[in-house]
Amino acid sequence: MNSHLKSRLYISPSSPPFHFLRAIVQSFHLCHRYYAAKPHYDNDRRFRRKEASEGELLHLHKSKGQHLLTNPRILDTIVRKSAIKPTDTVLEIGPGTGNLTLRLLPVARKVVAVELDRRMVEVLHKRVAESGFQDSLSVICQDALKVDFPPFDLVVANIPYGISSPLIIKLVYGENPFQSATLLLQKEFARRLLANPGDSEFNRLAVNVKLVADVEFVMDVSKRDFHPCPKVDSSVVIIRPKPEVPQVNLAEWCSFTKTCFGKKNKTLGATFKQKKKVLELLELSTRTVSVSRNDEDDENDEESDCDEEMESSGCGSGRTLGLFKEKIIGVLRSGGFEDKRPAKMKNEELLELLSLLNQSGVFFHNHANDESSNNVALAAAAFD
Ligand SMILES: C[S@@+](CC[C@H](N)C(=O)[O-])C[C@H]1O[C@@H](n2cnc3c(N)ncnc32)[C@H](O)[C@@H]1O
Repeated sequence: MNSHLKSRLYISPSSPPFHFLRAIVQSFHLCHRYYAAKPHYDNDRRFRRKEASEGELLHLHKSKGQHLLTNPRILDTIVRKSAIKPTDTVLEIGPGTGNLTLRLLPVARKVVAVELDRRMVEVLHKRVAESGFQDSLSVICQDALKVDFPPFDLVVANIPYGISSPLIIKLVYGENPFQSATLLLQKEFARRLLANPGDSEFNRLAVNVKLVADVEFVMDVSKRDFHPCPKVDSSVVIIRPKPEVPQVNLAEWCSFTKTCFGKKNKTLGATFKQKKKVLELLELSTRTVSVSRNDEDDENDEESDCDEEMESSGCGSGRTLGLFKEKIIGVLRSGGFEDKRPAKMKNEELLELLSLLNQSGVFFHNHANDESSNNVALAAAAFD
């Protein structure tokens, strides 16, 4: 090789091209180490395609909320924020093709997945078997709103948005004690759940959930992180049941908040002066008082006593109705509630008002069927 050519090929360690080459080699090593430690980040786009492709074989039903979460970073963050311990049983509602399930299985003792769609369950079983975690998964192929959940420690789920309200009520008012529920929800729905008294989004759902649980915002998730892309953005929240819940009959509470938030910007005075509402409460209250009195009487006479009570109270007669309305307004005035708007009231104030009304014999729920129903059924009925 002639000296001229040699000098063109040889790159001195101090020359700029040498630094350039060394930088390339170093970044290659760094990238290699990073990707080796996090194999599923090997290529976001390629990975998203893989996660989505599991669903591409199936026709995905929008009516069943079948939008698969395909962004590995979001999936990993959800699992990390859920703080799952190796001893925990995780309940996953709507596992779909398993994008989240495959990340839950390595960190939990067990995953119980409740999925409505048999086709999804088949894909889920196949993928989990390939990952070798099949012994840690149990699948219930049923409607999550209809099935009794087995015991669990945590909920982690990208749920179908159409069942958000009843599912959350089922969880927080249910019999299963649990530590937390990390849920991916429609963004607007999550904002309402996170709202506080005085916020424009504050509503009955937030009031009822806040009675028994705290809600924490985790992050927003773009609609582009799903396959197929939905019309709305999403948010992740964590719901944690409160260690102590106020002493209140939950069915009575839910029916009371249904009345108060029927028109949430009306004053309580205006709400409780409506003739139709007063009549409804008079009937419910008469029944409830009758039932509690009859509890002390002979069971055989119960029905006739109740009917007599309704008749003797003249339920619906103008005078009785007027007196009952005065009683309600009297309670509102004496407690300073008449001009308040429920959307600006804290739960403590609402609880105080309910207690004052109940003490005066004003009830919001027909307690006659309480013994045959559980909290969830009673609360769900109040949500209809
Ligand atoms: C939003 S997708 C989530 C899929 C998966 N977790 C993911 O993140 O890719 C919701 C899943 O819930 C299922 N599903 C819909 N309604 C359901 C119900 N009532 N009970 C149980 N699963 C339901 C759907 O079939 C679907 O697989």
